[in-house]
Amino acid sequence: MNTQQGTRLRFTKMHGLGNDFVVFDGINQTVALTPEQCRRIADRHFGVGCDQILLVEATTRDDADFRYRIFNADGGEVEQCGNGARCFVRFVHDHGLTDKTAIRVETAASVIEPRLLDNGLVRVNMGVPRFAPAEIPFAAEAETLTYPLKVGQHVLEIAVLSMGNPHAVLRVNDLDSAPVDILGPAIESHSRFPQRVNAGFMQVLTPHDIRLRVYERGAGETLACGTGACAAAVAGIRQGWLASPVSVHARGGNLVIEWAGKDQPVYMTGPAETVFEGEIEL
Ligand SMILES: N[C@@H](CCC[C@H](N)C(=O)O)C(=O)O
Repeated sequence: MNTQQGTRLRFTKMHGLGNDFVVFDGINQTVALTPEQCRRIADRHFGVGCDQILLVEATTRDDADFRYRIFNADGGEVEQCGNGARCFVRFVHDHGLTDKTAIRVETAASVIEPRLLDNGLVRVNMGVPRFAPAEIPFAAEAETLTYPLKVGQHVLEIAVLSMGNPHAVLRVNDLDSAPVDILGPAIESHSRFPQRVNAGFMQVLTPHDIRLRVYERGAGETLACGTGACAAAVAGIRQGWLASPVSVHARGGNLVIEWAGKDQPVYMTGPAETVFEGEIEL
């Protein structure tokens, strides 16, 4: 990747439920970021500060309108981002890159379909969840509903799935006392997840309501995680604890997740907000 030291780039600061993003228009300006530059932009003291950087690009696919790339705060490029998908559609619409309200977006994982609703929220077809261990990827001999995962002295019963990116979901009785800051990093970097994993902790309130905290791969605990919300709802529905639609209460706010079951796509509905515009010198 070319570095762009000394160049100034326009950006937009956005968030979805407090999961925050620095978004670059890579169509009207040349953006080629190194992992080190991503880390500096994401730094909350020396940069703009964000959980992820989103890069809007043209697509070469006939079946998509745009491509978007996602970089975690640690500089690693990843496949999917739910809150980012909602901010993405708000960005391309507000910046006049399209007048469509329903668009198809190529990500590193798949083509997703965000749609701006009349009430200001965004609904996204996030695609079909995958459960085969090799597709996550996760080291297991066969596919099962949950897996015992040894973490230190504990054996945790986790569900694992891919929403384009990898997720482990653990049910807890009380989210406030769950040791997310200890178990989160241990699960994220567990040797059975060769590409690391996003670790979700869910407390079931009713069959249609959960509380969720997610320790994100490459970003630490965020105020909300869109793909994490999809993964938790799907894991809960598969295990018979939840029924669609599921309201997911994260620290930063609420998302609604719908899933009709096996081989069906997951739909996520929630807000996307612009905070400010700026320029950064790399
Ligand atoms: N915040 C995101 C997920 C971003 C990527 C994730 N940290 C990963 O490494 O897969 C979301 O809203 O889904």
